[in-house]
Amino acid sequence: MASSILPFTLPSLSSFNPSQRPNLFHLRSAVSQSQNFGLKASRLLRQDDKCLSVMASGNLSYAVTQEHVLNWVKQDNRRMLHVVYRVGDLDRTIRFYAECLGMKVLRRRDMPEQRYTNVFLGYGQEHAHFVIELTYNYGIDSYGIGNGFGHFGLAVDDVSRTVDIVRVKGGKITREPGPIRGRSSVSALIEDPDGYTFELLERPPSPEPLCKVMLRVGDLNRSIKFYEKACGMELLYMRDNPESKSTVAMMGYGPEDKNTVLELTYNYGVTEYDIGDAYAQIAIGTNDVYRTAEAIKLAGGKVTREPGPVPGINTKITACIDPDGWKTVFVDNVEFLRDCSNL
Ligand SMILES: C[C@@H](O)C(=O)SC[C@H](NC(=O)CC[C@H](N)C(=O)O)C(=O)NCC(=O)O
Ligand SMILES: [Zn+2]
Repeated sequence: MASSILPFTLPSLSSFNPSQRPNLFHLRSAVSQSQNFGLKASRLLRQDDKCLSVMASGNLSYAVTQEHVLNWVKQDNRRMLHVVYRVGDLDRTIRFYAECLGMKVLRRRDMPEQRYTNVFLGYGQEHAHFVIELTYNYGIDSYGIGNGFGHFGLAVDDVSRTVDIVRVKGGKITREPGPIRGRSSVSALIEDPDGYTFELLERPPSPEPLCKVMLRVGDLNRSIKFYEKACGMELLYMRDNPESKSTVAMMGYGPEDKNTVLELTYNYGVTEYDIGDAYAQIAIGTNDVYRTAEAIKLAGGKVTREPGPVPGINTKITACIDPDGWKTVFVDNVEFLRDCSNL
């Protein structure tokens, strides 16, 4: 049976009549008020029928807080900035990406005190394009990729030609070029020197050749809710693939023909994965890391790094993990632009 696009069936974020809302108050005072009541706001928000249950308990202010936070997240200036992962030999990876995949080095950041180096690579400048941020930790030459990480999607104009180059350069081809299930377009899978998979997708020239990050998750609806509510992403579409016994949800901050997207894959019956220690995170721009962290907590998400400057860089970030343990970092938009223009 061919794959099919599923309708959106998730519950709406708010289920009470907006005309009943009292005046909105500032998010931070709302959060501290929720703490004064001796209740964890995040606990309340984990329920699908949260607003109604909050109203039933007579605590309308919680519902207003949640509404206010979710509205702010939706209006925030968000974009997927880069994907971060660890490699054992920077020069080896840079050479492979440049020679086989045509990427350019955009920026390098040496952090001797913190004992790591970052190299940014991609197809366009960082202020406007999604790029790769490689991390090399001094003295560590290999990592475990696990079985939860899927692949990075890369749009190329000729998959077979790219595969030939990868082969000539000694790269590994894990799926030869061929049509994608039920469609006419061609794809292939290759592995980089550290074992990260790239899915090559034959597409006309695209504004974002680095077009997706695919991660496996144990409960698709739970993950969709997390990325919608805690991260403010949109569910672009879902597709069920009965032949491969899997369903994917495409999520992001805009349509996939113009924006890099997060592809979440659920394999029927598989509820847990080893997420390894090689893949690190996706970084997302925000206008306010403090509000972002508050919003994540109010949505029931787990903040793993409280908002504040990164040691040695001074750019403000905050970080959270999703229900499967995948990390997302939010980066202050203004400071990010300063970093990537001060090469
Ligand atoms: C500003 C933001 O976009 C960054 O990239 S900060 C860089 C920082 N990277 C590291 O700390 C790499 C070394 C570390 N030992 C590792 O292997 O990950 C980073 O991404 N920080 C995010 C965080 O949550 O600390
Ligand atoms: Zn980063």
